[in-house]
Amino acid sequence: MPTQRKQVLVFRELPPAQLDRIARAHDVTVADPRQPGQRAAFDAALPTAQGMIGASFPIDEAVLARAPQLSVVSSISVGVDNYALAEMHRRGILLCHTPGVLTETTADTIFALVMATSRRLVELANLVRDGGWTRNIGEDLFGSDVHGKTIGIVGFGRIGQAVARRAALGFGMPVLYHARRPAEAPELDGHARQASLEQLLAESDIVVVTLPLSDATRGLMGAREFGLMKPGAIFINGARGAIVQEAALLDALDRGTLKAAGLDVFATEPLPFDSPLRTHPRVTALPHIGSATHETRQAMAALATTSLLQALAGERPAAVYDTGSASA
Ligand SMILES: NC(=O)c1ccc[n+]([C@@H]2O[C@H](COP(=O)([O-])OP(=O)(O)OC[C@H]3O[C@@H](n4cnc5c(N)ncnc54)[C@H](O)[C@@H]3O)[C@@H](O)[C@H]2O)c1
Ligand SMILES: O=C(O)[C@H](O)CO
Repeated sequence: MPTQRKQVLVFRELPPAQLDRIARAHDVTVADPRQPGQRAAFDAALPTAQGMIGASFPIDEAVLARAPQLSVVSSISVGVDNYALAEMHRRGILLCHTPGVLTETTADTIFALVMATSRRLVELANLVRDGGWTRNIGEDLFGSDVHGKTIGIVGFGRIGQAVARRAALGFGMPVLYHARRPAEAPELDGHARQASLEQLLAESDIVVVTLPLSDATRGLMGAREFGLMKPGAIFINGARGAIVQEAALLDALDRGTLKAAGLDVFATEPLPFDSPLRTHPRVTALPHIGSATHETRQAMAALATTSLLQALAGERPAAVYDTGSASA
């Protein structure tokens, strides 16, 4: 029996094939509140919305309060820090997300940052582009090896372990990881060792953050943590900007404690034009592209759409986030 048509608010652009799947079964409003001309339509759709799908906009308590009919929100992201989790749990609103389909792509991006910072790829490619390659480069422009270096991974879930596989199995790097419990990752046996955060920071040549943003991780990397890192170490953030105290990161770079930082994410996005991180000579900054390939963004949209349709049909979606847990 076909399900009754419901009201769906799409708050971020969806590929046409996914939008069609939703529109065949339900009444759809497309309104991205980040676009100035669409905010009013978004606000107008909230009172009747039964399902929502989108990303990159905070669905906070104020938004939820204006959506009394809402039963499911499907996020086109694995991170759920944009959602008022406790309020969704209280109201029994399902939260779906996109774990797994973006793991390998995001790990590729993070490993690209490891390579780019260690071997100074962006800086030296720009030197060539700017006509500065007029003689053989000297030691002042040498990078540092990646293979064989110790990598410390803070947060050892899907993406953290995918980074570890690249590092250990591809580049012969010993892996330290900080996690709340020992990882079940047989392919990394003999390659990866659990460590306290302090031990990991003190012993790693390259530190990579792959934690979710939560109350427990907000601002986790501050002056104390950067101060514990090896002089000349490299710091990579492929998770969420707010896990890092950016002033402390800049200070560690300027003092020379850190050799370089590779950042895909920032406390404020897009990165403000006047942020010192934008132009710092030893920062490689990317515009939050962890999962941004054609294949992966299609897969994320398809999974989020499937979950939304399953939830609206009264089925249990495959990728539901447990809003009752404090964090991932
Ligand atoms: N840069 C990007 O474009 C991009 C892409 C995908 C995901 N992300 C971010 O990466 C995060 C991780 O994604 P995932 O799929 O690997 O999630 P995941 O849930 O598989 O892994 C997160 C791990 O961190 C652990 N963790 C949580 N809080 C912790 C704490 N306080 N101390 C130690 N460990 C803790 C969890 O137990 C889990 O093992 C997402 O939440 C998202 O914010 C960023
Ligand atoms: O959490 C995620 O899925 C990525 O950051 C993309 O938004």
